[in-house]
Amino acid sequence: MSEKIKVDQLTKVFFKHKEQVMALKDINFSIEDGEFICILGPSGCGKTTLLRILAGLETPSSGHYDIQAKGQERPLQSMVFQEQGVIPWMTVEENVSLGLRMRHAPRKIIKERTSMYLKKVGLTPYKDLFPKELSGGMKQRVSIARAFANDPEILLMDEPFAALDEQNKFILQEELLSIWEETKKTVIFITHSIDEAILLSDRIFLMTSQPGTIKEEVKIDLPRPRQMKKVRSDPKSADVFLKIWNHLQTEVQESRIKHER
Ligand SMILES: Nc1ncnc2c1ncn2[C@@H]1O[C@H](COP(=O)(O)OP(=O)(O)OP(=O)(O)O)[C@@H](O)[C@H]1O
Repeated sequence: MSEKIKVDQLTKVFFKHKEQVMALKDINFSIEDGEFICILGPSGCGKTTLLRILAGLETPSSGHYDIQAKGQERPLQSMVFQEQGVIPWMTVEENVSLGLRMRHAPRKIIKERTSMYLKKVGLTPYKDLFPKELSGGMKQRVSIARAFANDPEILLMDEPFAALDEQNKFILQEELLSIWEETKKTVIFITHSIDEAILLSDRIFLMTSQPGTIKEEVKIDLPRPRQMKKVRSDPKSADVFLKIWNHLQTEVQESRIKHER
């Protein structure tokens, strides 16, 4: 495997009402091509800021990052958000093909790739509907299909399932895993759910409360392909769950103490 993302001494300081907020401090990591990484940490520790920097939406205050590109014609990254990722005046099909159309991909490729991903997420019968006619789960399927159809070098996902009910969440998590197994894209996925992180990840990056640093990387050695049922009943995952739970408890408490000072 080759290195896909390298982050070196990344720091981000925001200025808020003349005060400095250090959101990220000395972040360092390396991610291999095709790895699935989840980032877990207390609220406000800088997870979204880190993702926004990697998406090119925010500039680091110091340090740098590098994303290895394989082909010049592919976008560097696609992002999937928690909500509002779909464009209301476009049909499901137009939403999924948006990235490909914007970069003027050949018509045949647009057609093939769009219909392949519509099929993978079970949306072919709904391709002519508009987002307002879809459930929350269906909208997130549209966002995921669009991100993969776009064929980016890396995928950045910011709590994409946080607003869904449990049942829909489980179904979408397994659908995402199945598409990822086929495409082997490099994914960075932010979540607040320990179960979700254990199900999806090759490694989990645990962040500290503000300023956000990466305190530990936890390797998830469970066999793939994974299903929630099997993962939950594996004693190894119970141990990992407790370890991460304890980390988060400590960080949340520390964050409270810092804010009370
Ligand atoms: N544009 C901005 N201007 C000023 N401060 C900001 C800005 N964006 C983020 N911050 C601050 O940086 C810190 C990290 O925010 P960020 O949204 O990255 O955290 P997070 O870990 O994603 O939080 P959550 O889990 O609640 O979504 C917070 O203190 C936030 O208030």
